[in-house]
Amino acid sequence: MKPYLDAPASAGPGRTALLVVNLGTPDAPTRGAVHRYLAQFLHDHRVVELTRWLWCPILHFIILPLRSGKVAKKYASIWVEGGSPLLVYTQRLAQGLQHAMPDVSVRVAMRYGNPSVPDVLRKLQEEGMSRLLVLPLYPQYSASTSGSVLDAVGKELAGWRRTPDLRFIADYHLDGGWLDAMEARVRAHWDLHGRADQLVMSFHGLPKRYEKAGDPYPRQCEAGARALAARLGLAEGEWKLTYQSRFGREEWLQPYTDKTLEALARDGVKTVDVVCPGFAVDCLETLEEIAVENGEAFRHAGGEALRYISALNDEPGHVAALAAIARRQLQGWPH
Ligand SMILES: C=CC1=C(C)c2cc3[nH]c(cc4nc(cc5[nH]c(cc1n2)c(C)c5CCC(=O)O)C(CCC(=O)O)=C4C)c(C)c3C=C
Ligand SMILES: [Fe+2]
Ligand SMILES: [Fe+2]
Repeated sequence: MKPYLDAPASAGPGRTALLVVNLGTPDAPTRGAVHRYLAQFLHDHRVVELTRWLWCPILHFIILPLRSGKVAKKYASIWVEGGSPLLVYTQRLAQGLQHAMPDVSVRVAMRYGNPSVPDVLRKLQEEGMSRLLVLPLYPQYSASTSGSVLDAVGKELAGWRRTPDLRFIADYHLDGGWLDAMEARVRAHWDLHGRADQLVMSFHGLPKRYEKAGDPYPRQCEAGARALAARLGLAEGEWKLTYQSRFGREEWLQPYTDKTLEALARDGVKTVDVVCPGFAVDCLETLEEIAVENGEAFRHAGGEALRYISALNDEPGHVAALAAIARRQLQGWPH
C-alpha cells in the first residue's frame, strides 16, 4: 500500500495559508507546451463530461494535433515579459493579497500546468501549514472550474497523513466589495473613453447540458450582471449578457458573444464596450478573443470600435475585495 505523506516533525502552532487558484496556462507559447497544457485540461472529466472511450480518440487524434499549434500562435501574440498574462496577473494579485494579509501565507497555484496544486500544497505543508483556505479565482461557481479546484485539492490531501483544517470559497458573484470594484472599473473606462452605444457583459460559456444538469453558473452570471447593470444605472436595452469561448460542436449557453456583436454591428450599433466579469485577470480569452478577434469581427460587420474593458487584475479595489472575502472566511477559525 502507498504510504501517506509524512507529517513534518515540528508540532508548532501551525500557519494559515490562503491558496489562490486560477485555471492555468501553458509554460511557453509553443506547440509542445500548449499540447501538454491542453492534454491535462481537456482530460479533466469536470471540464469535458463525455465517456473516455468516446472522448479520448477525439482528443488525441483530432483536437490536440490540430489545435495545439494554432493556439500556440495566439498565446505568442499576448505573451508578456514574465510569461502568460494569466499567470503574471495572478501572481501580482497574490502579492497584493500577501501585502494586505501579512499574517497569512498567500500562495498561487494553477489547476492545470504550473505551479501545480500538489507542488504548492506540499511546500506549504513543509512550512508548517495547519489551516488552509482555498480561493478559486472564479467569481461565479461552475463544476468545471471551482468544483474542479476542490477535486485537485482533495486528491492531493487524500495522500497526506495529517490533513489541514480546510475551507473553500465556492463563489463571490454578489459580493459587495467585488461589485464595487467591477463598477469602479467600468466607470473608470467611461471617464477615459466616454460611453459606447452598448455595454456587453461577456462571460466564458459552458455546454448547455451542464446548465440542464444543474450547474448554477448561468444563474450566477445573470444575477451578477443584473446587479452590476443596476449599479451603473443602465436601463434594459443599454446592456447585454453574452457567453464567449465556445468549444466543440454542441450547443453552449446563449446568446453567443461573437454572434451578438456581429448582429449589433449589422443593426447599426457603432461602438460597444465589452467587460468580462467572469475573468478575474486578463488572459487569452479576453486579450486575444475579445479585444482582437471579436474586435475585428465587429468592425468587419460595420461597427466602428469595440473597446475592451480590462479585467480587475491586481488593481487595489480587487485586492481589497478578495482580502475582505478571505478575512470573512477566516473568522472564527479556532487557533
Ligand atoms: C469543454 C471545454 C471548456 C469548458 C467547459 C470551459 C469552461 C471554462 N473556462 C473558463 C476560463 C478559461 N478558459 C480558458 C481557456 C480555455 N478554455 C477551454 C475550454 C473550456 N473551458 C480551452 C480549450 C481553453 C484554452 C485555449 C483554447 O484552446 O482555446 C482561459 C484562458 C487560459 C489562458 O491561458 O489564458 C480561461 C481563464 C471558465 C471560467 C469556464 C467555465 C465557466
Ligand atoms: Fe486520453
Ligand atoms: Fe475555458
